Amino acid sequence: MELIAVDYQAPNADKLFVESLRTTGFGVLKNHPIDQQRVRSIYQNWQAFFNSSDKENFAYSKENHDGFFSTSVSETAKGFKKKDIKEYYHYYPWGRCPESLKQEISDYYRDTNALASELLTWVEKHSPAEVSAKYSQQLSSMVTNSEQTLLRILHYPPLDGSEEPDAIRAAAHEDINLLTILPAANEPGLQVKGVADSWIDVPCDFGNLIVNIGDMLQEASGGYFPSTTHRVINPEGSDQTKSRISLPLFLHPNPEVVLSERHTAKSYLKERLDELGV
Ligand SMILES: O=C(O)CCC(=O)C(=O)O
Ligand SMILES: [Fe+2]
Repeated sequence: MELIAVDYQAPNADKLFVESLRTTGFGVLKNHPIDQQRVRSIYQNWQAFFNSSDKENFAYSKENHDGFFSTSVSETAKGFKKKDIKEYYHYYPWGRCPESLKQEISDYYRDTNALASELLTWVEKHSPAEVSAKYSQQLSSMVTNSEQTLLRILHYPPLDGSEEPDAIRAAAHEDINLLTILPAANEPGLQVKGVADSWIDVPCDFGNLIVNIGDMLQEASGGYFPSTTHRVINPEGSDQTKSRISLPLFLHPNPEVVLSERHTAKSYLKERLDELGV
């Protein structure tokens, strides 16, 4: 398995990109419209937020799942016992956000959602007829004005040796949502599972945009688009002293959207969150 960055401006970008999603669950875009200066600035500004005690004023709300999740409450991946070594902030346009960070992150949220809708039209265009027939409505319309789409600002702190043995930054997991849009992080570590238990580094050149299939699109496409397992490994040597920031946008349909005969988006999300214990 190989992941190649597709040039968003190329005439056949849609076809190449969807082929990559189909065969690997991942697609990498370069030359795309997401403002990289803004991404860089978000990484810097949120690093400062995670370094400050202000984050404690935004402790996550159990009811709405917005706000700051400290390392002590962060996720344990399905099937694992150790918590991931990470803290994060859940941003929703309707949720809480530190005032000084709001404009930039909401602009980013808006632009990335617009691109994500376009990518869903690419997926739809290149779905075979028998797969399209399973979609209960146009894929891009599933997320129109969705209040569920979540932007997670993730901070993986430097390692200081006090971590639990076997704990890693993000244990192997699949994403729950339709598509995930992830700008290359400021440090490497993201890997995708290939055949025969091999792990492949996701090309992490700054400026690349990584897109992956989540379980909801796998469900809606009857398994045609695979939700591929991925993880974030710990840095080694002198890189252990470095933080890592990443910024996945998890594209979630409106709750009443029918994904399959078994599930609406709402029932599916509930089942998965219960499993995660969050
Ligand atoms: O930090 C990353 O690069 C990926 C994070 C991730 O896979 C997730 O939060 O679901
Ligand atoms: Fe993920």
